[in-house]
Amino acid sequence: MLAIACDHGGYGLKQEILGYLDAHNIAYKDFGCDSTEAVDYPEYGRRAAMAVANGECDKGIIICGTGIGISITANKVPGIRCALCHDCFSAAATREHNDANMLALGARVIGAGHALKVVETFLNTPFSNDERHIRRIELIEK
Ligand SMILES: O=C(CO)[C@H](O)[C@H](O)COP(=O)(O)O
Repeated sequence: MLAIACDHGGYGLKQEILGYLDAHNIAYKDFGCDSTEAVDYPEYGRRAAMAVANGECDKGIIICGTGIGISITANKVPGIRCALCHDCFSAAATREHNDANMLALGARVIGAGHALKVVETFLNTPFSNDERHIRRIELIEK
C-alpha cells in the first residue's frame, strides 16, 4: 500500500499521479488534501509519513509546491527516509543506496510527464541490499 498526500500546491500533480497509480493497479491511501484551497503542508506530510512509519503503508509519495517543506516534515518522523527527487537518476539512487521509503516532489518545479517517470523509477527500483548501504542506513537510524 502506497501513502500519498499533498498540499494545495501539489494537488494538481497528485491527481496526475493518482491516475498513473489507478492505471497500473497500484493500491494507495490518499491522506489529502482534496482541493487547491490553501492548507498547511506539515499536516499532510505528517499524515502520510506516520502511515509509512507505523507499517500501514510500505512507501509514500508526498507533494507540495517545491517538495522541500513536505520532505523536511516527513524526515522528522522516526524511520522515514524521504528523498526529494526531480530526476530519475536520483530516484533510482535513493532506492538503491538509501532504501528511501518516501518520495517528495515539487509540483511547481517539475512537469507532470517527467514527474510520472520519477515516480515509476522510484516505485520499480529495489534496494541494493549492499552491506555498505545497510551500514550507512543503520547509522542514519542511530
Ligand atoms: O512548497 C511548499 C513548501 O515547501 C508549499 O507548497 C508552499 O510554501 C506553499 O506556498 P503558498 O502558500 O504561497 O501557495
